[in-house]
Amino acid sequence: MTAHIASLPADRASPALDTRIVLEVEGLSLSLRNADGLLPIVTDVSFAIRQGEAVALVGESGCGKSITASAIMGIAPDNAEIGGTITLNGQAISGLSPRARRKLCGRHMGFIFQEPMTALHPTLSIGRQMTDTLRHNLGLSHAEATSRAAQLLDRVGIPRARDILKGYVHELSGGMRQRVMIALAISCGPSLVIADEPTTALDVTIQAQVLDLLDDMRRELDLAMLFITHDLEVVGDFCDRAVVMYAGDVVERGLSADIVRSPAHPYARGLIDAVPDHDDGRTRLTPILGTVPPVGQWPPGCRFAPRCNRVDAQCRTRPALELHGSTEARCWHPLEPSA
Ligand SMILES: Nc1ncnc2c1ncn2[C@@H]1O[C@H](COP(=O)(O)OP(=O)(O)OP(=O)(O)O)[C@@H](O)[C@H]1O
Repeated sequence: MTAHIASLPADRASPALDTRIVLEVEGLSLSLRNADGLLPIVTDVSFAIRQGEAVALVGESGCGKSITASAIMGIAPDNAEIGGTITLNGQAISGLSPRARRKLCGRHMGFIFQEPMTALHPTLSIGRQMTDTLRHNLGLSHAEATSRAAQLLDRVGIPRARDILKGYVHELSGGMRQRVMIALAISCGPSLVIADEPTTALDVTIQAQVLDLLDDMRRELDLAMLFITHDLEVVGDFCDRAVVMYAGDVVERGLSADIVRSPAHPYARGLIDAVPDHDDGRTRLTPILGTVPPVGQWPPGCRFAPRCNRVDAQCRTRPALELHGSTEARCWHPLEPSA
């Protein structure tokens, strides 16, 4: 997990394409209704995640990663209007009633959020939160749920599991809290885990441990994992495939190894150049100039055009997501594949 993006592990380059699709997102759009009408937040997002595969949703802050995840999880804001289809294990979940959706997602999806202090209940013991989840979703008895909760804490590397079950989230360190979140996320045997910036709030050394644990869980339990991040280094080290988002749009999609080594979209190139490269002695990063346009102020055509050094008149028209080299990119002037 500590490998730099320039030295990707070989097995990251070849995710099994014969395994079944767990999550399929097809033409997802999300707009928020306000007093002035509908405000588009994400448009035409499509990707799939297979069993045992980690897919990164990557982009700068405000690109629409979290709200895309919230639409998948069924927790989008009340004023959201959502289009497209979301399919989990072959069942279209986007059309289900909120109750049916909650039941299905509680059993088959696990969630890990950036800040466990807000995701976990402050005044319920850790044991109570875990056993409630297990009893509600799996119908276990109190004794069975307690025993399973202790096994899960043990499995995610929490010592003295039985004592910790009696404690509260504020008594734990940041890394331990995130381990509890991981134990909860895998507790009901989900097929999909969604991790939204799970290490952003942690110290660097603890980040690596938590990423290693997530990677172990994914392999051991054959989980499909959606990993939301703004960090291309994490994408290269941890994920089989990547979906790069910019201003609510998918701008590049493909194998992480291919995108990190030879991106086709200038935005993906910019994200990579913004990572300091210690291997070749380039410790200074090159930031992408400008900022992501706020929702409601996207330019017509290519949304990255105002920040792009390859821009010309053609970029006033919206490009399609098309195959360029080994990845798909939404760009009129994609970068040449590097040797
Ligand atoms: N409830 C909401 N009401 C209005 N705008 C919203 C709401 N939720 C998200 N947005 C806007 O939608 C856009 C996408 O937000 P989102 O949180 O999905 O971005 P992100 O890529 O996950 O960023 P970050 O990494 O900072 O979480 C942002 O411009 C955000 O301000």
